[in-house]
Amino acid sequence: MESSKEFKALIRECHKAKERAYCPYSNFRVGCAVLTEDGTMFTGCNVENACYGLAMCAERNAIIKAVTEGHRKFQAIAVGTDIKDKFKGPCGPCRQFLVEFGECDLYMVKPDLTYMKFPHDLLPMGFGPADLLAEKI
Ligand SMILES: O=c1ccn([C@H]2C[C@H](O)[C@@H](CO)O2)c(=O)[nH]1
Repeated sequence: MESSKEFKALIRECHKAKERAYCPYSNFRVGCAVLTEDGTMFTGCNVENACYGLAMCAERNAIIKAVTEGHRKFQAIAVGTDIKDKFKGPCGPCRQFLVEFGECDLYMVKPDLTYMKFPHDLLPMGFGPADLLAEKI
């Protein structure tokens, strides 16, 4: 996967998406690129608002675009910030969003375009679709 043309494009597109972040309040740019099962790519950036609580993360914007266009299965997702080394990964709500669409490879992209793979257990003991199907009283 990591040596494929598609993967290289994923890293590049994630970086480019970060350039489009609208974050005048936090000045914290985030970009995301999602590679779907069939090789289609979607990107997202964070979009903030004067009403601060309305800020929407890059990851959720990218996933919402993919799902809206009919893609629910992902091969890989890349998330990039301007942090040099210590970006610990997506925020809680974005982890919940990612869990909804199943396991896929997640990469953190540094400003110099180097990347690292994220551990698979994004949301230990997380609530997911299966919980809604569990036997109830
Ligand atoms: O995983 C994350 C964490 C934060 N942000 C955005 C939200 C806000 O615009 C800014 C600062 O929290 O970064 C993301 O896009 N993704």
